[in-house]
Amino acid sequence: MTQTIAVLPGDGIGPEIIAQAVRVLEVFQQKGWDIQFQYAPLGGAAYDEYGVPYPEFTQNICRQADAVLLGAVGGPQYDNLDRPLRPERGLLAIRKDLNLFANLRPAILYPELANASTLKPEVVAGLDILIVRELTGDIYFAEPRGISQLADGTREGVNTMRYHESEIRRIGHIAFQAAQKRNKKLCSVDKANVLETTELWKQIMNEIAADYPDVELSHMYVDNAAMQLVKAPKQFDVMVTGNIFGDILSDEASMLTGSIGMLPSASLNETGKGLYEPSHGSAPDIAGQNKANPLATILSAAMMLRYSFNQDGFANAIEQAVQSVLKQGLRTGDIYEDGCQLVSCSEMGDAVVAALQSI
Ligand SMILES: NC(=O)c1ccc[n+]([C@@H]2O[C@H](COP(=O)([O-])OP(=O)(O)OC[C@H]3O[C@@H](n4cnc5c(N)ncnc54)[C@H](O)[C@@H]3O)[C@@H](O)[C@H]2O)c1
Ligand SMILES: CC(C)[C@H](C(=O)O)[C@@H](O)C(=O)O
Ligand SMILES: [Mg+2]
Repeated sequence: MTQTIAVLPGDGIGPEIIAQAVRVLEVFQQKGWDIQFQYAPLGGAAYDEYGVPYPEFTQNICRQADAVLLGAVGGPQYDNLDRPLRPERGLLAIRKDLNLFANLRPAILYPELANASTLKPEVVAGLDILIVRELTGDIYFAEPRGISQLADGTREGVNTMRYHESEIRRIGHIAFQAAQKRNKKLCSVDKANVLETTELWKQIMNEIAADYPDVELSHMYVDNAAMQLVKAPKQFDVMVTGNIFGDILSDEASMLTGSIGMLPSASLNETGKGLYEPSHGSAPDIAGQNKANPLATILSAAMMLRYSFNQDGFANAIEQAVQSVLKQGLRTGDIYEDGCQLVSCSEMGDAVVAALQSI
């Protein structure tokens, strides 16, 4: 039976990087994988076409698809819209709609990029961290939220940090199971010294630990974790944390791998359905210039093959192809170093496709 991938290019560099990831997936289609692509707008592109950032058209396509591939959303031209109409709300809405509570962000250093990392090569050599970020709760979603006018004429902004224990428990199990398949070390990141939501987080992680005696659980405050990530990142195997802390720590971790343009992600629900997107944004500063690094999106497509389609062989082939183009010395601007060949977004796509065809 034909399987379907919903493709949401989004805004800014989104269409440029998505085009390269789709070309990579088409290599498997040409080899006989029965897959079709259905395009739909999300974010600013959807607002332009439908007046809302997650229109029904897109909802229907994404709900029916076997997996969703997303570029990025947002851009300065949308920053003055009413908040519910902004592109980023479209992203939050699709995550909630598809119940994508488990966000996996692997920060892996390709040895070829050791000098592109912001840390010394000896501190990052062999780096392989998995950040498990809770994605449908926390201060991102809880009510009340808003900016209100007070009786004295001044304004107040409100967001609410809230976690129900069931939300913590389900992401905790995902993280422990991921750690079981890796090096059996899980660090839960919280701010339990100040925030009650994360005190509960810590309690639940300790409770779940009893089900995973083979995994060593540790706890770390988020401020220390941010520091430890740039001091000695290889102490971490799997990190599990809430929505807002995970957002920030994953951007930080990306630089250890050379660039935010290298960090893929998978956002999963309980059925294995997933949305796959690079961790970075729409990069308005380089949009439309064919300069963006498409590798995070291509590696997100590899995660899609692994998690939504059980095609580990295809996924491994993409990762090998990425490594081979890096070995050839090809670099987009964000990972460029002396002695390498500067390539555009589409040239990087060409090279990955060519490498894949020869595997
Ligand atoms: N998942 C998403 O769709 C997502 C994620 C983050 C930010 N955003 C949105 O994107 C817009 C821009 O946000 P921002 O500037 O804070 O973050 P950003 O990640 O878009 O860009 C930050 C910096 O990283 C660079 N960069 C990002 N991706 C790159 C790539 N693939 N190749 C080379 N360089 C890359 C950009 O040029 C910029 O200098 C905002 O509207 C924001 O809300 C969307
Ligand atoms: C654009 C924004 C809503 C989003 C987030 O904060 O989750 C982004 O930063 C990300 O990391 O995917
Ligand atoms: Mg982010």
